[in-house]
Amino acid sequence: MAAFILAIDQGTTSTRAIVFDEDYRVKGVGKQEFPQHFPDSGWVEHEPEDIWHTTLETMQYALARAAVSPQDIAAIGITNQRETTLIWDRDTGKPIHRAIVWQDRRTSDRCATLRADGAEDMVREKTGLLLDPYFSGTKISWLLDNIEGARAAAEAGRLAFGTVDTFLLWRLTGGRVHATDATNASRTLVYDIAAGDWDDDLLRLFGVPRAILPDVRDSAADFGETDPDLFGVAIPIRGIAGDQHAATVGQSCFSPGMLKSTYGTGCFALLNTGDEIVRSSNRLLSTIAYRLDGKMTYALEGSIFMAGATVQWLRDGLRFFERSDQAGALADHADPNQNVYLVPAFTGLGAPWWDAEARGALFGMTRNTGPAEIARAALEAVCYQTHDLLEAMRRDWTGSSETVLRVDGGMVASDWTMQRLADLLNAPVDRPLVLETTALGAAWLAGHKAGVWPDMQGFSASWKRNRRFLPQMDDQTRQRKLAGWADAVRRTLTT
Ligand SMILES: Nc1ncnc2c1ncn2[C@@H]1O[C@H](COP(=O)(O)OP(=O)(O)O)[C@@H](O)[C@H]1O
Ligand SMILES: O=P(O)(O)OC[C@H](O)CO
Repeated sequence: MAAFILAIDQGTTSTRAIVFDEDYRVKGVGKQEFPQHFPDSGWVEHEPEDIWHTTLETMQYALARAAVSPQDIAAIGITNQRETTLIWDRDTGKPIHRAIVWQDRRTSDRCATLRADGAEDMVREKTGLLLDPYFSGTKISWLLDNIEGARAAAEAGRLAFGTVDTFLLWRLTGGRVHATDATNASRTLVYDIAAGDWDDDLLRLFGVPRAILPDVRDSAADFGETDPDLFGVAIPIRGIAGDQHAATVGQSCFSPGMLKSTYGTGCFALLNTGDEIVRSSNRLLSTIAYRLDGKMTYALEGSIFMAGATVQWLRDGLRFFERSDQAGALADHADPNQNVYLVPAFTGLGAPWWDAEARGALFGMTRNTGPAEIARAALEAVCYQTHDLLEAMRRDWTGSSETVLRVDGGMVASDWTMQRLADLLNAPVDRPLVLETTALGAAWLAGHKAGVWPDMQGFSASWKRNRRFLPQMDDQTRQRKLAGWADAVRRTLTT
């Protein structure tokens, strides 16, 4: 009987496919990293064919590892790096350009012009987002304005736009389905999160023709079937959600006040705010947590651009160690008397600062400063930034909230970082047993829709903790460190 679920997790630095059994156990994993392209300062691109072939290969690998045949997959769930923008030809399926990645800052001048023209209030009101190059809106117009003939072809209905989920869905269904889910749509800057529809004023503002947009569905919905030529059978695709939204689901943050923070390339904290769109006074984002049975659940989001990516920089740029899992041990050797701070604004600063022009800075170095102190500063920066996000959330959210933070993502494998996080937040941090929470969330959306997995309550009951990190730092040290961080950020900001 077909009882396995396959989740595709197409992330910023790697593509993963995971086969889960009926009891949410991981039966097989395929993972492939792929190249990042930096064609200009602040530009970040992905080759669409890398996204596609790593997806197919990791799916095949995961099936082989699980010893499961494609006909035993009841449904596929897709989760993806968000905002990353692709446009392709509907006839050939060929992208008109590389994917412009969420970290890409090329449209920062365009955003500044729109802000100067007074467009931000309308954008905030309708989308819950800010006028920042992070989101898809200005990336779409950049592609239409910079690729010869693209705008005319788009207006004539010959081109299709999609975030990564939509591109993969198009390819997996053999070009039959052009759709996305509400969470991915909510990151485009052209989707009204209250009305639950693409918005004509926003489309006009960003110069996006309606003809290129996908159909928007629930996060657990019928997204068609895979082309039988790919796996020999047509496999139903029944779930789609942006990766941070899928992690919220995978962490069972289904009640208002529940909070998760995911540490992958970047770090993203989402607080479930139920059916209420909470408008932040602290420059957090309002977003759609998930849409099920036509009903929207919203979230407040804090987005940090560099988390695990800072560890990669220590590894590949500074060559401090060979493997990411050596970062914690190096940081542990740092001299406790040195107060070194790294503000990792390599691609600007995200929430709550939103300074696209800021660049990374190190403060407090002496002649004794070495790799250990810099590694500690890098890992602590992720913790300080989480602290800033949660403080902003506390100010925005008046409802009751959990005092425990649920964490996931590649970086939470670091015990050192999780302990420091609990210390600097002065709150417990829970690491779940299944660290592939993002994939699990996408799998639940698909598995539930396919009737194989239980409802929310049943799924929540299965959430298990691997370890709770309790704060151990004394108050005076914590306050001194937080003040030093606040000072370092102040000196880095450009506005
Ligand atoms: N033990 C570890 N300590 C610190 N960072 C780690 C560790 N293991 C992985 N990472 C970091 O986590 C990131 C990978 O997390 P992942 O969730 O796979 O990211 P993404 O989905 O964004 O590609 C990498 O940037 C890596 O440097
Ligand atoms: O690839 P990740 O896991 O760092 O996630 C990227 C985010 O979705 C960008 O908004």
